[in-house]
Amino acid sequence: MVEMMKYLKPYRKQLFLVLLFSLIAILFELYLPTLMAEIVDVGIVNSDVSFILQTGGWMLVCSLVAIILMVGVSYFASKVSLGFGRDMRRHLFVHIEHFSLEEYEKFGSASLITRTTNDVKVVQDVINMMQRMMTRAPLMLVGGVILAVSRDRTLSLVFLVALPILALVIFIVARKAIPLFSAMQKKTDRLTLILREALTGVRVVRAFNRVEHERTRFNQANEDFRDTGIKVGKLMAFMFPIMLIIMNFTNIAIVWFGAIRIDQGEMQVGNLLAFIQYAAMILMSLIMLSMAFIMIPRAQVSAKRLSEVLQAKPMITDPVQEMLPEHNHGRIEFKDVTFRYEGAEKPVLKKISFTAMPGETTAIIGSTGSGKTTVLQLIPRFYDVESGEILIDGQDIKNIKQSTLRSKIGYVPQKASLFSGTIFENIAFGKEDATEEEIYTALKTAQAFDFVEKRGKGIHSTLEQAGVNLSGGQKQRLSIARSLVRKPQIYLFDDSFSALDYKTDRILRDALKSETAEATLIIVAQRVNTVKDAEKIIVLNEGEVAGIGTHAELLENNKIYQEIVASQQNGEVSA
Ligand SMILES: Nc1ncnc2c1ncn2[C@@H]1O[C@H](COP(=O)(O)OP(=O)(O)OP(=O)(O)O)[C@@H](O)[C@H]1O
Repeated sequence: MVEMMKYLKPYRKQLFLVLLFSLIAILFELYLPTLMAEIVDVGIVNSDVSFILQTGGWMLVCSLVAIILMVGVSYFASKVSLGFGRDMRRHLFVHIEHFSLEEYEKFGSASLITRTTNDVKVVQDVINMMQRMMTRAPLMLVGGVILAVSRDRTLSLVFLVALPILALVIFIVARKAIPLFSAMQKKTDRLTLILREALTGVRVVRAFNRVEHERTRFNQANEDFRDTGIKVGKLMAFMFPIMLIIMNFTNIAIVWFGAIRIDQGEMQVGNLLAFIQYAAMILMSLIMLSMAFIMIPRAQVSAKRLSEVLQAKPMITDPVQEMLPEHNHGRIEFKDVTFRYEGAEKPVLKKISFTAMPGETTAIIGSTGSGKTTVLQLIPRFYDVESGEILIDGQDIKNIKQSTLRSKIGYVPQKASLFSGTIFENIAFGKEDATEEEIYTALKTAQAFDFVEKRGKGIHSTLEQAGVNLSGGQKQRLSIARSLVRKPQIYLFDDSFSALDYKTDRILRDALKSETAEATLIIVAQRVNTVKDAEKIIVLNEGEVAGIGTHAELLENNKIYQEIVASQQNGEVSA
């Protein structure tokens, strides 16, 4: 939580005003019982109506000033806490954007969403409450104690019994509540995760008639969350009556012993009334502090979750001194590259070496799970190699800034990922200042022009969230157009033609050839038809290179390639 305080720095002015207003308001509030005591002990005892009216008037003024100041406190406290929430969400978002895929996978997107929304809200609410209570309560406590003791030292001994009991109750409740708050945040994560999976996988859930199953899974998580919430609620429900009982017994004791002292002539009635009010203030301030002490651990759990994200250092960083390649052709070389995913026992790629030349198509083929996607993902440094090197035009990619490196690459992922907005905006994602002309050229090469034109507003038609109003093949073609528009030196196609029919696949690859004549193309594919015209085909098998050559060469001397061809041989593939 202390770490969160540094994010309050921009709000120093408002925080000072909260403190100042609280202090002045408390002074006025603390003065009220004294005025009331005077009304009783002086005004009523002497039947002095004008004194009563005058002092009553002052009481009214004091109350009004205190109210106005407290409104000011609420206003500035809200400004600070809401501002903190906004800043924190922004910090998190910017920081998360710099994460490498390993950090994303470590936290999980559901948890990152909960942290950026729910956890920030918890801390934000506590900051709001702390400003109102944590400034008000200690001032009220100290002021109340000083004034109560100055009214009657002997009667103040009552507090020596009441306060330790109150402290004990707060301690017991806090000890039980803190682990529950921590559990609640974890359960919020789980709820978000299940909800996200059920919503994004809605088609699969329906197709497999698993609606009931998903409902049960969600209900369990939901009920689990509710049960923990009820446990917290029970604790709170237990705490408040106990506190009220302690308050009331304290009042009874004060009235009891106060009456005895009045009887003995050691105290005046007005003094006792003022004392009762100061006692109420002391106990109220303690309750406020206890609330804060119970809420703070909850916020601490959330604050810890936020710091975990903020302190997570991206594994992939830019070099201190960028070293650019001497040439700018886009030649890619893998030298003995070994790679293993975080926490995995075995490496998924073992001593991979190959070169992809500019002006050529290098295809990677292999069974599922052989590591094809992983090879592609190493080139834009989504992950870093464990050993070996990846060179672009002779320069290790670790020596090139990530932004420079990625600006050379047009990446088309396995699963087309589009954004809500127009088709134009989606394609221009690849090149911010793309003209309509460039967009049309890219769409034509990607064989997407016809279906885009058929949509009501052409390139200005809107795509729904993640492109749900498109077919798989249409999404793939837009995704290809997005990479084409930036005219990069290197194209990485990760099984990007899999959703296309053979004819479109063929036409698209022909169009690509003339459009990307100078570029380095690396194509991952499952179909032999897609790769057979490539200048170089790399056969991957269980993370190792099982052969490199042209279609004809491999067909002649590579057993694994022969098996792949044989498994797909139904008249479509020919040597
Ligand atoms: N993010 C990840 N974390 C841990 N292991 C992973 C991750 N992604 C892939 N793997 C593992 O690495 C291996 C290679 O996966 P990869 O996706 O590169 O294979 P692929 O050849 O592209 O498969 P496919 O043709 O099915 O797409 C697989 O065994 C997979 O389980």
